[in-house]
Parts: sequence; C-alpha cells; structure tokens
Amino acid sequence: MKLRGLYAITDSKLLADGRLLPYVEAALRGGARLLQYRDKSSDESRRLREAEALRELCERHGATLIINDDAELAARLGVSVHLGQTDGSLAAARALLGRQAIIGATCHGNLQLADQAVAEGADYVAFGRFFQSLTKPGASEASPELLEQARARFANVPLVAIGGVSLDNAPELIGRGADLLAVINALFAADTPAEVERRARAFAALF
Ligand SMILES: Cc1ncc(COP(=O)(O)OP(=O)(O)O)c(N)n1
Ligand SMILES: Cc1nc(C(=O)O)sc1CCOP(=O)(O)O
Ligand SMILES: [Mg+2]
Repeated sequence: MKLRGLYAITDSKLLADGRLLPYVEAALRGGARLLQYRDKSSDESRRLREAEALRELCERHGATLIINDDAELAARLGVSVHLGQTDGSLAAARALLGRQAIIGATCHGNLQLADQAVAEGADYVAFGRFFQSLTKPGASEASPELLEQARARFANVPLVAIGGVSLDNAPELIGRGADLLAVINALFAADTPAEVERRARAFAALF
C-alpha cells in the first residue's frame, strides 16, 4: 500500500462529548488514508472500545488504523502502531504485530534517529514539529529544510510531517518531500462534521 496523503490523528479533548466517531468518519469521508488513535489516558476499557469502533470505521472507508504508543492494543485488534522514542522497541512491535502491520516511528528533527528507525524496520519515519502546535506546544522542533535532507536520504521510506500542520503550510511541506501530513488541530478543531470533511478534502486534494 502506498503511504501518501492525509494522516488524521484523534485528540481526546477535541473529540470528547460524542464527537469521536462522527468527526473521524467525516475525516475518512473526506479522504484521510491513515487514522491514528491517540489517547493518553489509562482507561483501558474505554480505549479498547473506542479503538474497536475506529477499526470498524477504517475498514468501512478503506483506511488504515494506527494505535499510538500501545503495541499490545494494536496486536489485540490486529492493526498498526506508532511508537515514539520512549514507547518501546520497533523490533519487539514487529515481532508482536507481524509483517503486514505498519509501524511508524517518531524521529523529531534528527536524521540519525530516522536511520536507526529504518534499520529497525520502521515503515515510515515522522519528523516534527514543524510549526507551533496547539496540541503539543512543547514538542521539539524540526526545520522544513530537514524534510529535503530526509527525502534525499530515504528514497523509498515514506516521510510524515507533524506539528502545527495547516492548510496554509501544507503545500510547503509536501513540496519539500512529505508523503503524509499528520494533523490534529487544523482538522478536528471544527464546529461540525461537515467542516471536518471539507478540511479533509482540502488536505487530500493537495496530494
Ligand atoms: C505520526 C506521528 N508522529 C509523531 C508522533 C509523536 O509521537 P511521540 O513522540 O511518542 O509523542 P506522543 O504522540 O505519544 O505524545 C505521533 N504520535 N504520530
Ligand atoms: C502528537 C504530536 N507529536 C508531535 C511531534 O513533533 O512529534 S507534534 C504533535 C501534535 C500534532 O498536533 P497538531 O496538528 O494539532 O499540531
Ligand atoms: Mg508516544
């Protein structure tokens, strides 16, 4: 499967009060190819329930579900995982999830971390944050030039750009080599599902 396009990421505050499923479905209708379930809580039964519901939505829309941080939950559901630098080993996740799973890795603004992740079998490498992020203002920074360096270094590894990605700055990131744009606030901080779908279509049309 070609990893390219809009990569929507959920947010438990923006998608509280019954918004999770309608807003995610709107993003998928609008063309999001990947969906990451990112929930930092420790409420395991809610996480399982929500992730199962998202898996059903993703199956229906031909999108890929990726669980943030938690390779065991991904294994339980038979889906994919995104791991940060302190979220466990990529090799252990591969052993748990098998060859067909997509395993993504956070590389901040550091090409050496990306070298390591690729050597350990990551299916994509994620760089960020490129711009001010309302969701994660303290995330370490990456420069847009880094994407060009990563593009030159990794001809066949999909590159994800994350952190403050908006419809205004997305064209620059794609122009510098991003294959996937990972977006939370600029997609889901919306008043209605219809607005989420409109934004998702606008992101998807950039590819
Ligand atoms: C696509 C993508 N890229 C980066 C991250 C950040 O992962 P991490 O550094 O582990 O931080 P948390 O998201 O877990 O707070 C991501 N989740 N997705
Ligand atoms: C979860 C996350 N990780 C980042 C990183 O740089 O690794 S930035 C980020 C938040 C992305 O949300 P928004 O699109 O609202 O900025
Ligand atoms: Mg993490």
